[in-house]
Amino acid sequence: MNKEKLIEKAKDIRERAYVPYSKFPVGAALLTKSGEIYEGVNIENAAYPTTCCAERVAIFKAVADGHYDFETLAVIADTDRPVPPCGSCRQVMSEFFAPDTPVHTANLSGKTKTMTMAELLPFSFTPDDLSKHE
Ligand SMILES: O=c1ccn([C@H]2C[C@H](O)[C@@H](CO)O2)c(=O)[nH]1
Ligand SMILES: [Zn+2]
Repeated sequence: MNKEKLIEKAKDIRERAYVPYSKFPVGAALLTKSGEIYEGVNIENAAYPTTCCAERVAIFKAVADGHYDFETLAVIADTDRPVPPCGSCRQVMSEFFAPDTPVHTANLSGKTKTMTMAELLPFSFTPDDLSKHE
């Protein structure tokens, strides 16, 4: 599964976003180390902060199915620049993604930007930081 195909998956699933409030659909596609693809869309709520982003929906679906190791994630929205994942999603990604895991961001005009997990969230709080309290 190359970068373009994963972005295409994210673009297709984006149609399923539940976005009655923002009208801002986002799609994500996550490739597991074992080759499965998990797709996610943003799911909003009348209680706005309860909304979950497309990236986290994809990751949570995969984790609930027993996948913890990931190759890469692609995310797409109708933005001027490739859509930057929000801070909450970066933190959730950092729980599961190795620092060198590539994250492909894209927009509908075909612009893409690939960043590693470490570039997206440097000096992140990790499970290792809890180890002193075990
Ligand atoms: O990377 C992003 C940025 C935003 N959103 C969602 C959250 C909300 O539903 C809407 C507007 O912020 O877009 C995502 O799903 N992923
Ligand atoms: Zn987010």
